[in-house]
Amino acid sequence: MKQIIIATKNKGKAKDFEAIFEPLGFEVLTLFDVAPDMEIEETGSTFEENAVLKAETVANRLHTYVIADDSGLEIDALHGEPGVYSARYAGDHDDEANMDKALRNLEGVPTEDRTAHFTCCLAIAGPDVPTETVKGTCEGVILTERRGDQGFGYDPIFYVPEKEKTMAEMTPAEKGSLSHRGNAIRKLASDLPTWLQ
Ligand SMILES: O=c1nc[nH]c2c1ncn2[C@H]1C[C@H](O)[C@@H](COP(=O)(O)OP(=O)(O)OP(=O)(O)O)O1
Ligand SMILES: [Mg+2]
Repeated sequence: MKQIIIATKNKGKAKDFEAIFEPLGFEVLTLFDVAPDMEIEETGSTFEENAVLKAETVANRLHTYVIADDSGLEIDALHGEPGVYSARYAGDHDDEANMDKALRNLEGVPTEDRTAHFTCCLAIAGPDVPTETVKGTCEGVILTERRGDQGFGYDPIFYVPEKEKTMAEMTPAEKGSLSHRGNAIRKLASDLPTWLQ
């Protein structure tokens, strides 16, 4: 089976990638499989900078093609917060604390003003090729309480009006069909043959 390396330690993200890549015949490997000791500090100030940093750091170590994903939630009423700091908004990678902080900061904000979007920037790096990036987004509304138990991160409070579901109420395949990550992967797909040998 063809393999694809995602430079991530987020198991929820890895599941999102599997939902899209496995039907295409790829096995998804993560940092847990290929370089479990690696901890990459996200020093960039944009999704793009952090995605490039993660992809190039791992590609340079492994001498092979690698995809990295830097993503986050931007809430309009909070002027784009938590944005690039989504994973460290309240506690470091504490999804529950991060959602609680977003809900607290939105207390009293009416539904029509609770609009938000997810952004996913993917970077592909590899030997002898310039690093490429693509971006995907997904529009939604932040609920006042959690719904659903699938997915990861802010999924339980991110409601997608067209589906009348939060992302945590969708199967991985359904989420992939409309998510920021799915949209970014679909943009990337046209480049697959060139960087996948
Ligand atoms: O589909 C999503 N559904 C819900 N939440 C999401 C999603 N996509 C990103 N997010 C949130 C989770 C985390 O708070 C931050 C990503 O941070 P980000 O640094 O890109 O990922 P991470 O540190 O968890 O894993 P890693 O850097 O090893 O890939 O945005
Ligand atoms: Mg991270």
